[in-house]
Amino acid sequence: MEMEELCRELPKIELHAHLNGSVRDSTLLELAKVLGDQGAIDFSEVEGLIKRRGRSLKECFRLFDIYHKITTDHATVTRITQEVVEDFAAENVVYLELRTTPKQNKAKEMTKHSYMKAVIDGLTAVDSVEVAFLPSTVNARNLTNFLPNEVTYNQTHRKKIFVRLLLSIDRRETTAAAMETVNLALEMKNMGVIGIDLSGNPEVGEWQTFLPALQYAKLKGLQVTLHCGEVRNNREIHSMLDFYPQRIGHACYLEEEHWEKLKVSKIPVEICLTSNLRTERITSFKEHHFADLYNAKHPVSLCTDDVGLFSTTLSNEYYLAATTFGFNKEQVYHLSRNAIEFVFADDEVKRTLAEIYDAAERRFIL
Ligand SMILES: CNc1ncnc2c1ncn2[C@@H]1O[C@H](COP(=O)(O)O)[C@@H](O)[C@H]1O
Ligand SMILES: [Zn+2]
Repeated sequence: MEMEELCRELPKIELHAHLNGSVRDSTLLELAKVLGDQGAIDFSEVEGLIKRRGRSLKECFRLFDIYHKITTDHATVTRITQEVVEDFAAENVVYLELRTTPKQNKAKEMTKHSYMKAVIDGLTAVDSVEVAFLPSTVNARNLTNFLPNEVTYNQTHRKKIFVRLLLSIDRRETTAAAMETVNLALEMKNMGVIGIDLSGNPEVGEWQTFLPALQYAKLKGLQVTLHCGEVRNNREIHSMLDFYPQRIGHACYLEEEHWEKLKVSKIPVEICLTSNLRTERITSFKEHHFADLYNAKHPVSLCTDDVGLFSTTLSNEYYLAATTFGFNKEQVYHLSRNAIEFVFADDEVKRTLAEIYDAAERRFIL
């Protein structure tokens, strides 16, 4: 089996994917066309931005504001969630942690809660694969208030993907808004919400603003992952590592003292190769800090960040790593498998994932 095929066929675990960054371009364009015809947006301008390949970090956040105008109504949130899960499953992602920022929008009668209800509706709407998003301890029959009646968790022979949700705090938010998101996550623990992410434009907001909500999340048993070191900000990086989150994403601009601290802490790092290149955090894959972390046997996991925005796939990220760093099949298999240890789901899910990888081992590396 050639490396490219192996990377596609291999079971994979995705730990860092933003819902709105993972929307298919075709869906965005279709939705933008409808809004353009209604006169709500200038379609040709939006089309130009979506099709253009330049993506500095600043441009990404301008684009997200446009994406949110296009996607933020209940029916569309449901649709994009369904499509994103289907796309990941189609490339053999067997466990997906999908993160999204609960949004309120008075004009659309949307609250953070109803936004999340629309996301859950998207998970239950997936038909091409079986989506397992409830914690092992929860019986789907007890959730009839939330789930459509036709959802049953019977034994089927369809392909299966585990999905867990992380609620993102946007760095533009206030402490109160961040706290609201954490409370919503706690309320939705039985519905597949498993943790909290801190994301958004890294040039915006202060660590101290989010800290109370993040501390509260941790205290209440939610898992926390932080976008850390996407820009140079020594004080914030230091405070984030002191906070000791369960994982961090990116880690591009760490100073020597931070590397030492990180390596001692063994906090797993979500690595987003294409995202970091396209947003000009690095100038070539070869110089990416992934290599140093990997060689130091630090816990790492390859992730996509935003498959739509950066035109990538998780299979492609594995292929890039394999070809850039000269990995053989066994190394690629273990890189993927090792992510089991860093998933936020419970031990029963981890055991099932281990079985999936055991079954795949013969096929991929023998
Ligand atoms: C490129 N690197 C990045 N750095 C920081 N935050 C990012 C990001 N990529 C995405 N997001 C965060 O995810 C949101 C989109 O998905 P949701 O609306 O939540 O589903 C963006 O608005 C931003 O807050
Ligand atoms: Zn991210």
